[in-house]
Formats: sequence, structure tokens, C-alpha cells
Amino acid sequence: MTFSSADDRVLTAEQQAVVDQPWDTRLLVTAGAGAGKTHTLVRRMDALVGHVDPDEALEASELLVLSFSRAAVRELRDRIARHGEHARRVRVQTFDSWAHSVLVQVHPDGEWSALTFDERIRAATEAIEKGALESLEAGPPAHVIVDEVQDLVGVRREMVESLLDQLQDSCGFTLVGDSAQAIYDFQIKDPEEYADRTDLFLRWVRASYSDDLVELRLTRNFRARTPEARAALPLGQAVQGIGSAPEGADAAAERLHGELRELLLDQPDMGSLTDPFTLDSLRSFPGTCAILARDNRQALLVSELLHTQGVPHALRRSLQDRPVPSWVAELLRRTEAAVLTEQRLRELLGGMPISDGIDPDRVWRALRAAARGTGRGTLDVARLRGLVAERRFPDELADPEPAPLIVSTVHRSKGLEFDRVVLLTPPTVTELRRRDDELDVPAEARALYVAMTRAREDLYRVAAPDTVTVLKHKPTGRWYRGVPNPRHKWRRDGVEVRAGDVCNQEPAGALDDASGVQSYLLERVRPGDTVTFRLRDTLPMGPEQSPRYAVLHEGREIGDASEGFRSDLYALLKVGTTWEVQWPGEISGLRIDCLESVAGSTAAGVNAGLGERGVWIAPRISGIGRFRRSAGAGEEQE
Ligand SMILES: Nc1ncnc2c1ncn2[C@@H]1O[C@H](COP(=O)(O)OP(=O)(O)OP(=O)(O)O)[C@@H](O)[C@H]1O
Repeated sequence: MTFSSADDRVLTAEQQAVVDQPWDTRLLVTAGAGAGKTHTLVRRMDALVGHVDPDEALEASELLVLSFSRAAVRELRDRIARHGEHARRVRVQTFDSWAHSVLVQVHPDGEWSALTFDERIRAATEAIEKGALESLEAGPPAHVIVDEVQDLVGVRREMVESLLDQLQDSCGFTLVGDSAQAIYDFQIKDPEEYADRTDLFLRWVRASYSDDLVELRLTRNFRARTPEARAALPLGQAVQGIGSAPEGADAAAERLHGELRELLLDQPDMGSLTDPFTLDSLRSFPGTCAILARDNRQALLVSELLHTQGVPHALRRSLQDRPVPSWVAELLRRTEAAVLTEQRLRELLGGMPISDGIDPDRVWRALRAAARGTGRGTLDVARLRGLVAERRFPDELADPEPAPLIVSTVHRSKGLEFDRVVLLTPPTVTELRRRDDELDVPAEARALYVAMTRAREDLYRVAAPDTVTVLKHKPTGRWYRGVPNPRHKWRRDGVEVRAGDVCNQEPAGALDDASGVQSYLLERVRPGDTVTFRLRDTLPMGPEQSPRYAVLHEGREIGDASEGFRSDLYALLKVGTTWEVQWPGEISGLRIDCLESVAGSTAAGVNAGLGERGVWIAPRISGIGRFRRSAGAGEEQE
């Protein structure tokens, strides 16, 4: 990132007006892409906490800042760290982790971790409606801040509406958004459901606070510094208005998608991702760069291609993926204490081999907020373990994805900016409709607009990789390699491997050398390394599961395939009831995504000699693997 210090960024009068509103204002800020919404929000938090008049200043803990994804939380946190003098103690949380913490505080005995994200959000909404805010440790918030409110749909929208309803008289808010960037991906599965939901939250806010809502707009774009990077901006307002276009949303969106696509075709063409010149320019570019794909299948294939060509990069994870950094397991393994003081935590962090890039101040603050011990100034280690087991680890401590070159879907790039953006040339709406007769055309147009507005300097296009042999297996939701021809619909040449596919129940090497595997993971295994799943034996363990597979890194076992993966592999390969499955001997071409801390059985941890916490390090794997069958086995079925 190329940010300079906070002081040389003079806010525009429009931005300053947002920052200066008193804490109890109900404020809605709308703006186009790159108008400094997030930047202004950070300055507003700073002003709310650091107000010169003590009666007007809020405590950091009185601000509730909610965001969609860990990536967005991290972005906000980083910006606060760089530009926020007073707001450093403000905690930014995802909707999901806040909902979970409300539930745990109000009903500590509930089995909240067993619920899905959406179920927890629903339960939290119910609790809020029954007065839960009054029972929170920090008390009800005095000011609520939500970025990207255009994306508030479904259960999250209901939760925020209930929250604001409950706080009616005693609370201000700052809501910031851009309807042109409403693309909500994971939140609503059924396209019909969300097609007519765009802007529902904005309409609710305007109707509910018609008397005292202060609505401000930011009109100047700061991100785009070149004509190329500005290419899509003139269409911003039209994209915002798709939902209310007189010609109908679909027709307007198709027209705008066509116009945006034409503008993109006018941008410099990088040719193909197999072209040596293109690859060299990706390798040598000194700034930040993102290759943006329409869907995850394209992103996975681009990442695979770059790996085989030796181009270092990071594949951006799903916005809901929440790997707990590997240093947490290492920390827990190094202490048997029930509580830690700040000094002891610092000592432990300092003594670890993987402490690079860990900021002890930030770790202490975030862990104290989430797992406070009963003694003065202490951290409760059992609660810390609970955060890992219950997938509630603080969002702001998630590992960064620091590579200068990122491969991402457009959805996962929201709210971010890069010096250079390379967009896979998108198909026309007509072509997309041919593949998907339920195509959500407004979402396509908005996604293209979001993609084209992420660049600071360069906007390029490049040919999309050929995806015809990568198909979706609907029952499991996994990509697989096959042949798009009904005559070959039984054919399976590979399968997607993703988060959750490595067994977490017990540590790798539990029977012989678990500590050795832990050290090997820390010392030798790096993101991007190649891994293979190898068949252990051909005996299925359960009635609807594949046999067991070991996870191999340079020939060494670093884990086992999880039961979830094995059930999905069974479902994918058992194409008919009488079908004799030939289990692939290997699934190759997979990559290490990251190392993460996982919580499994405490007994397994003890038996394996990894201490009593039941937390250890496991690899997370991704990629669309290729099956290698033992000689002749594949052909036998043809
Ligand atoms: N007043 C300012 N002076 C200089 N730079 C600014 C100013 N306001 C914002 N910026 C810069 O402009 C860029 C875009 O800002 P920001 O990311 O906050 O926009 P945004 O509206 O949230 O974008 P989007 O909605 O497209 O994700 C950032 O690099 C930010 O630091």
C-alpha cells in the first residue's frame, strides 16, 4: 500500500462535514467508488473518540463498528493504525463475531458454536429484541458504525435494523454505502430473493428516521489517478440507479454491463496469462496488483497457472473463511498456566519461532477484550482456547494476506484498492445467459463496476483461462474436473479441495511423531507449496465415505483428509448405485493455503504429546486437484 501519513491528507469540505457531526447524529453517507468513504469513516471514529470537549467525546468501547468480512475488518484496523490517533482502541468486528459475542454474554451456556453463521445472527437478533443490549459487559453502544451498508441484506439486515430500533433514543449512527457496489455473494443463496432486496436497508433507514436523518454525499474520487483507472466512474450513478431504472432493472443492467465491458475492452490488453511477457510483468511489478476473476473457479485456475509458472502470489480466501493464525497453537503449547499477564504473553510471543509480524500490543488488546481473566490485567487461557474451538477468534488478529500480487474474485476484492488491476475479460450478458438461465444481470453489472473501480493507476484486461472442463457438482457444491458433454457425465478427473478438508480431530502423526510433524509444519511448510492426497488403503471407513487419504508434503505426511472431504468424494465418484468406484491413488496439484491453529480432541492432543489444550497446527489446502488412478483403472470404466 502506498499510504502516506495522516497529516498530509486534507479532508474535503464534504468529508469534513461527515467527520464533524456530533456523536448522537443519525448519519447516512452515500458516495461512489473511491470517494474516501472508509477513509472518512476512520477519521470520524478518531473525532468521536478524541473530541476536544470531554462531554462530547465517546469512550472507544462505546463505539460499535461492524463490518462484513475479516478482510474488511483488517483493512479498517490497518487504516485506524495508520491514520487514527485516538481511535486505536476502537474494536472493529464482523457481524458474525459480534452476534456470537452477544449470545455468549447473554446466554453463556448456549451451544452457539454448533450453529451456522446465519443461525447465530438470527438468534442474536432475537436476543437483541428481548433487551440483550442492556446486559452486555460494555453496556449498549452510544454510536454504531457500519461500512458498506448497501450489502446489508437478509439476516444481517434484520439484525442491524433490530439493533438500531432498540437504541432509538440513546444512540447515534454513521452508515456508509454505495448502491452501485451492492454485491453480496455468500449472504443470500437464492438469486430471486436478493434481486428485489437491493437497497431495502437504505429505504428502511430513510423511512425510519425521516425526521432527523442527516444524509451527506461524497462526490470526489480520490483513488483513481489516471484516465484508465477512472474509466468506469462516469457510469457510477447509472449503476447505482439500476434498481429503479424506468426501462426495468434487467434491461438497464444489461445495457450498463455492455457499456462497462466496452470501456474495459478499450483498456490495454495483457494478452494471455501463459505469455512470458505478461508473466514477467506480473513478477516484476513493484506495486500492489490484483488479478480479478468473476468466480472462484477462474480464480483457482489462474492461481494454479501462476504457481506452475513460478509467479509468487496469494489467492484471496472467501470472506467468511476464518483461519486462526498458527502462532496461537504455538502460544498455547508453550504454557500450562490458567491465566497470563501482559508481560508473560509478551515473553511467550517473543520466544516463538513464528513471531514475525505479530504486534504484541495489538495481540494483548484484542485477546484481553475477547478472553479477559478474572484477575486484574490477565488473560484467561481456557477462554482463549474456547475462541479457537468456537471459531470466535478476534477478527483483527487474522493473518494478513501480504503478497503484492493477489488473485481474487471480484466479490472478495470489495473495499480494497490496488495500484494495478488486471481483470479477466468477462463474457457478454448473452454469453453468460447461455450458461445460466437464471443469471442475475444487475449483480453482473455491479460486479464489473466494482472490479473496474479498484485500481489506483493501471487497469488492464487479460484473457480468462479456459474453464470448460471444470464443472460444479451441485450436491456437494464442489468444483470438479470432467467433460461438459452429457455422454461423459460420469467422468471425474479431479476435485476441489478447500478449507475443512484436513482432519482436525487429531493431530497429524498422532500415533508416532506428532511433535515432529508440528515442527516440520512450522519449519518447512509454506503457503503455495505443492501437496498431494494419497490413498492410504482401499477400505472405506463409513458406508458413504471414500477410503482414507493422507496429505503429503514433499513425501512427508502432514495430515489426513477429513470425513467431510471423504463423504463429498464418495458423493462425487459414486455416480450411480451400481457404479464400482475406482478410488484415485492420488489427488495431485493441490497447494498449501496457510497453516492454521485448530482445536480438536483434548485427549488426542494429550496422547500425541502436544499438551492438554487440544489445539495444534494443521495445514489448510486449496486447489482443484487432479486424480491419478493406478495404471489402467481410469480407462476400465470408459
Ligand atoms: N481527503 C483525501 N485526501 C487524499 N486521499 C484521500 C482522501 N480521502 C480518501 N483518500 C484516499 O482515496 C482512496 C480511496 O478511499 P477509500 O478506500 O476510503 O474509498 P471508498 O469510498 O471506501 O472506496 P470503495 O467504496 O470504492 O471501496 C484511499 O487511498 C484513501 O486514502
